[in-house]
Amino acid sequence: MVCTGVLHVAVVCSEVDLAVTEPFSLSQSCSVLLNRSIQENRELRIESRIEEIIEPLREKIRDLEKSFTQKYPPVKFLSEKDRKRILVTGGAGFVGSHLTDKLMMDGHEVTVVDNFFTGRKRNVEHWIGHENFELINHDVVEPLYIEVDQIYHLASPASPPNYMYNPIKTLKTNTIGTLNMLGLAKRVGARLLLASTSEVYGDPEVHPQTEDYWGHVNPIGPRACYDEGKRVAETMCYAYMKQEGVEVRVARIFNTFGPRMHMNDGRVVSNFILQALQGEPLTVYGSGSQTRAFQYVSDLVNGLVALMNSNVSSPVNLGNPEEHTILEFAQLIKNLVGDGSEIQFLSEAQDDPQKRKPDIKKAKLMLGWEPVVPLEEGLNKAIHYFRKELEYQANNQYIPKPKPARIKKGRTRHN
Ligand SMILES: O=C(O)[C@H]1O[C@H](OP(=O)(O)OP(=O)(O)OC[C@H]2O[C@@H](n3ccc(=O)[nH]c3=O)[C@H](O)[C@@H]2O)[C@H](O)[C@@H](O)[C@@H]1O
Repeated sequence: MVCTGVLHVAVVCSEVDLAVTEPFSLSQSCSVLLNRSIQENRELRIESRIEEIIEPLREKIRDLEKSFTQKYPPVKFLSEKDRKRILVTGGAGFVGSHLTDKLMMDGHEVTVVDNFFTGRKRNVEHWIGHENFELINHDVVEPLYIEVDQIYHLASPASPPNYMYNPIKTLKTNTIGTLNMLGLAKRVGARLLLASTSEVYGDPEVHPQTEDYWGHVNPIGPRACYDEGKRVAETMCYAYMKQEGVEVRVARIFNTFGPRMHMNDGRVVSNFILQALQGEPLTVYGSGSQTRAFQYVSDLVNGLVALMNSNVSSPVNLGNPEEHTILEFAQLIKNLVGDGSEIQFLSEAQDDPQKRKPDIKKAKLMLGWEPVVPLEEGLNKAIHYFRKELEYQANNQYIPKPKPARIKKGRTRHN
């Protein structure tokens, strides 16, 4: 081995520029070259070893990249002219995330803004990394500076226990938050759609509720933070439209249900389904004779998009006019889940609207929209979702309990 090395070095030595070796002797030069040669060999071996280790990792990264691009739901291609930059505030929430799905699948660029008070990253995680999608952790109470063509302004807690939990925050979100989004719409020339609510009609004296009814709201009751917050948000929209020429759309959304409602949402559909699935009593507040009409979330999402892209700037009701008492509703869910849960009557919630049902003539006529998902079909989808969620939560050692619509005593957190 040594001999071969020396021979090799000798050959190399004979080719060495004498200027380099001076003033060393030939044997000194050869030993330097021998060391260099050994070092080069070692480096070569290390490099090829590293290559051996890295290649399978590169292979894995290529596979992962492939699986990442395959995991997204199919997205339509839209030309530059048709593709819009769309902001969805509250886009990680129940309705917002379904709306985001539709807009993404239609081929638009969607920016979701959420403060994750009631929204969850899980609701939109299937889009994270997609080139048309962006998720920003931001509270609309702070100004936002981005470039967009359309704004769906959904950000606000929407279930009574949630909005009553922190009424000041609910008011700030619906007032300051809406002002900020209207300011953004004005600056960048975007059209804004406000997610308003049937709660602007309060405990209605007109039935079913038409858009020209002014409502019956208690301005100092426990629901006022939300009802009055949304009423003033509508007022702001029309002030910006008249004074600044901002294009606005106002959707008055009636009771909506479906997958991705929060397990602790506290609204009647999630409460009853969770209770039935866990064999617990279904909690009916009051006598259960109060009525509601429930629409499935995909119907609502189609209505929101139709309204945004219409030329209707006055408020439009979006809801399913099929009306039921809450007691009928409890019985229906009990039957669909197929469990022996009892019905438990609890005290009535304060200022609870006694009847509610949308008049949707305007939406039918001006948007060509009406709900198409039958109640039972929608409920079965929601039941399936909550069943899966319970399994998921059980695997994570956490069984959520439905939250009662009670106001917290004492001071609440103010943001
Ligand atoms: O979707 C709407 O139009 C509005 O309805 C809701 O308000 P509410 O209709 O009172 O919604 P729920 O909390 O689901 O209550 C519906 C009815 O079921 C009753 N309920 C609720 C929960 C429960 O466990 N048991 C029960 O009997 C309530 O007292 C109420 O009469 C929310 O205020 C808003 O998010 C929304 O804008």
